[in-house]
Order: sequence, then C-alpha cells, then structure tokens
Amino acid sequence: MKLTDIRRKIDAIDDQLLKLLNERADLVHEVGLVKRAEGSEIYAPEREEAVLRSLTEKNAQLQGRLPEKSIRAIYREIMSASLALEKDLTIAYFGPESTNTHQAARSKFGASVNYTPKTTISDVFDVVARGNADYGVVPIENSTEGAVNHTLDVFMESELRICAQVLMKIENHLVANIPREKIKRVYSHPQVFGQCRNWLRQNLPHVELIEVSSTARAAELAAGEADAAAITGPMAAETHGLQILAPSIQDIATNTTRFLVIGKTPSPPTGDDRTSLMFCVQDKPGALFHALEPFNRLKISMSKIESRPSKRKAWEYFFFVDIDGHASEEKVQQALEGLSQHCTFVKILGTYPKTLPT
Ligand SMILES: O=C(O)C(=O)C[C@]1(C(=O)O)C=C[C@@H](O)C=C1
Repeated sequence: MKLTDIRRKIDAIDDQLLKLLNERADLVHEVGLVKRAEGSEIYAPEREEAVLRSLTEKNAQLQGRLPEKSIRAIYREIMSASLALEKDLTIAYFGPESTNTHQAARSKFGASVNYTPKTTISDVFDVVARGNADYGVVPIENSTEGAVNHTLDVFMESELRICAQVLMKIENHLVANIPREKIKRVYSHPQVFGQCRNWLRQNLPHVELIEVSSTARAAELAAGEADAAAITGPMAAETHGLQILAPSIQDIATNTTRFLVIGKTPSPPTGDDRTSLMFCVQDKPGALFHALEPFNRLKISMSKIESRPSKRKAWEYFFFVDIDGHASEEKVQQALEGLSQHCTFVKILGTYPKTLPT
C-alpha cells in the first residue's frame, strides 16, 4: 500500500476515535453530575485501576500490537481529560517542578489537571487538609535508600488518608553542559547520591559532591556553572537544558521509589489492594511479636515495617506496616482486631489499589 493510502486509513480511524472519545466524555460528564449530587470523590483510583487492568488483559487476549505500557499511558491521558471535565482539579506535590515527585504526580494524574509544587512534605499535607488542593503526592520509600522519614512523621499528625500509590523506576543521570573531564563538582539530593554511591566512587572519585534540597535545584545550579554537573532525572535535565553525560548511573538497576497519593477518603476495594497502618504497641515484653501474630495466623502478607520515634516519650516507637488486602475485608478486619489488643493505638493510614511500576 502507498503511504498516502495508509495515511488516509489512519485519518478515517482517527475520525472514529475522536467521535468515540467525545461520546466517552459525554458519559464522564454525566458521571461528574452523579458524583456531585452524591457528594462522592471525583478521583476514583479503584475504578481507574479496574479499567486499566481490564483493558491490558483484553489487549493481551487480542494479542494487540500495543504494549501494556502504551495502553496504560494512553488511558492515563484519557482519564486525566475526564478528571478535568468533572472538576478543575489541583494536585499538590513535593516540589520544586521537574523533580521525581513531579514526574510521579504526572504519571498518576496526566497532563489535563493543575499542579502546584510545595516546598515541604508538610505543606503538601497542609494544602490538601485545608482544601486548597484536591490531592497531594509525596515520596514514601526508595528501594535502595529506604523510608522517607519526613513523610512517616507527618502522618503521625495528619488525618489525611492514602488513596493511591505510584511505583516509579528512578533513572538517575549524570547531566551537564561540559565534558566529563571538566567536572569539579556534582550537585544532587542526598537520597540520589545514596543511590549512585558505587558508580560515583568508581567513575568520579575526585570530584566534590554537594548535597542540595532537590534534583531540580541541582540541575539549576549545574546549568549556571562552568565546572559543575548534577545527578537528576530526565525531567529536570530537560527543563534546565542539560545533556546526559552518563545515563542510568544508579547502582541498582531496579531502583524504584514509591509515592503516595493523599486525600480525604480511602479508596474502595479492587480485589488486589494494600493497606497501610500505623500503631504503637503496649510497653510489655513480646508486645510487638503478639501484635503481629494475627497477620501470620490469617496468612496476610506484610510487605513492610518501619519504626519511628513517637516524639511523645523517649524510646517509644510508632510502627508503620503495609499489608496485603483491603481494610473492608473480613480477614483484614479480624487481624486488625487482634493487633489492637496489644496496642495503645492503631490508625489506618489508607487502603488503596496495588499498582505496577511505571
Ligand atoms: O468512573 C468514574 O468514576 C469516572 O469519573 C470516569 C473515569 C474514566 O475516565 O474512566 C475518570 C476519572 C476517575 O478517576 C475514574 C474513571
């Protein structure tokens, strides 16, 4: 077939797609009216995940040419447009612009909603709690460097809930506008230096490493200096016009960060969910062991445990635990009941769909 003929066929399909997308948008508008009348949440992470899971399964059965990643990306933007039709939605994220958290927020909510960067993690919680933003996005843990303690600490005082998560593979690039031999200084965030420790030791042993507040700030500084480089993600490098001198220099190739979407309401079940809890055990021998025993007995998988000083009393700790299952499930409720018998308090931080890394 000739190029012009193939393109004519593509045009005809695009006309149909456009018509169908607008028909979908009309239905979304109706959904928006129903939600408004019922006073329910505009963002429905459980529905989005169900739509994505069903479409990727159907695509695999059809043996469609499009890979799962592309189906997810296309539908991410379709649903972003839907969200914007239902409400002029604002997402606050731990900024500044072009950081990994910004990218994580974009990968969850798409290009059609509004974003507002905040300078601290507490500020993100604060604007969402006050209703000046609809949802917030904050980092919670990295597969190489561990927990983001500040986020755990803010949860101790917040009434907000986790309503979704984003798992994002983190690519750290060495970026600059000078050749590698001229680099005297490298800027980055301390967590990112931690993720690239071995590479830096082997490849740039004599340069000065300067910790700054974000990868975006690192890119900004490197762009303005004649002998400096930065380690950043692709978004910050692009924003500040920096070239990638060495791509993906993280020591562990699968380096992934988990981000949380925080809002006022937990998400309904999807059949494959996760629940995050925070609790404080009684001051008795074996209290933690007994508190966790119901998870073992009921065969509930626990994917994470962290502890943080309670800041109320010396040597008292809050534990943060993630378990498989939704808080509304009978089995999970039984386990929580058992747990609470050994605790001075238990709080469910959120119950939300499991997701694949983006
Ligand atoms: O089904 C809904 O609740 C919708 O608002 C529609 C829709 C969609 O486009 O499919 C859009 C946004 C929601 O987060 C989930 C799904």
